[in-house]
Amino acid sequence: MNAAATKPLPGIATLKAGFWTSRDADAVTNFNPTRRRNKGEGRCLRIKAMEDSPASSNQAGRVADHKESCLDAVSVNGHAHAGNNRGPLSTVGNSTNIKWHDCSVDKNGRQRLLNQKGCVIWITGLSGSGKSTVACALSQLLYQRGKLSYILDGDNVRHGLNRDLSFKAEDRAENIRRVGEVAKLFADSGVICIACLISPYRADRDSCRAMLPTGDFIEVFMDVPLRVCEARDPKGLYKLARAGKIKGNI
Ligand SMILES: Nc1ncnc2c1ncn2[C@@H]1O[C@H](COP(=O)(O)OS(=O)(=O)O)[C@@H](OP(=O)(O)O)[C@H]1O
Ligand SMILES: Nc1ncnc2c1ncn2[C@@H]1O[C@H](COP(=O)(O)OP(=O)(O)O)[C@@H](O)[C@H]1O
Repeated sequence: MNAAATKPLPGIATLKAGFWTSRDADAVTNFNPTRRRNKGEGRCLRIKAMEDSPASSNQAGRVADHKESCLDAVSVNGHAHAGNNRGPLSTVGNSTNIKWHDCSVDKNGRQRLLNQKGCVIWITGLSGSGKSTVACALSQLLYQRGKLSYILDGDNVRHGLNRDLSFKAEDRAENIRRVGEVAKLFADSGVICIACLISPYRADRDSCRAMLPTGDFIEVFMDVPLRVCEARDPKGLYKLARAGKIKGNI
């Protein structure tokens, strides 16, 4: 780990954690931060701030009930970790009465820890143009250089998060919006996020660019002629399209 990574971040004191079971009559007094979790004890994590604890003290938080088979308590020093949760409630889309919560561990801290800059590399192009191949090659290269990246491949994301979306224009827009939002979170975490989607509409790609600080969204166009992609046709999609069995950009 690099030197910057070991520097304490503002507002962070030492955390203590320990395990105990509900068999302990008074789990809090039996709290032992150095004890290892015994075989068979659960993994339930309970973190409770002691509202009245002085900011500098490091005590186990009081656990309100002991129903869990295992409790792991962490003392949270006063308000040191509370972050900034002040400000008015907002309405965003259909979400009402929500509030942004900042944390003292921020993007800069995470970037220092990883010794890299979080960003989004967005690869666009026809099906078969080589987006996934380039994404993998780039990820491998970065890995060899000790840089952490993560690929959001359109094909893969449609296996889970976006499985409810089709290939009609509005679903494609939603597909790209969601991937753009996830990519933004990855970049914020300090990771180099490589998104590879057909993303045929400039407006959708521009919306994703607008989610990030200037320069943090790098667009790569796989400039491969249709005839080359069609000749490759590794999934047989062009054949299906020519036969009129699938519609839209592929
Ligand atoms: N009808 C139709 N049109 C286009 N693409 C189709 C279709 N049906 C399935 N596929 C496969 O879906 C893969 C992922 O597409 P994307 O999510 O990248 O498309 S988009 O950005 O929403 O336009 C895309 O992956 P790639 O071939 O890697 O580009 C296709 O294999
Ligand atoms: N630079 C390249 N030259 C020749 N073939 C390639 C190249 N890049 C990718 N391919 C091949 O083209 C096909 C499609 O590549 P792929 O990365 O899956 O494209 P996409 O993700 O854009 O659909 C694969 O069979 C792959 O091996």
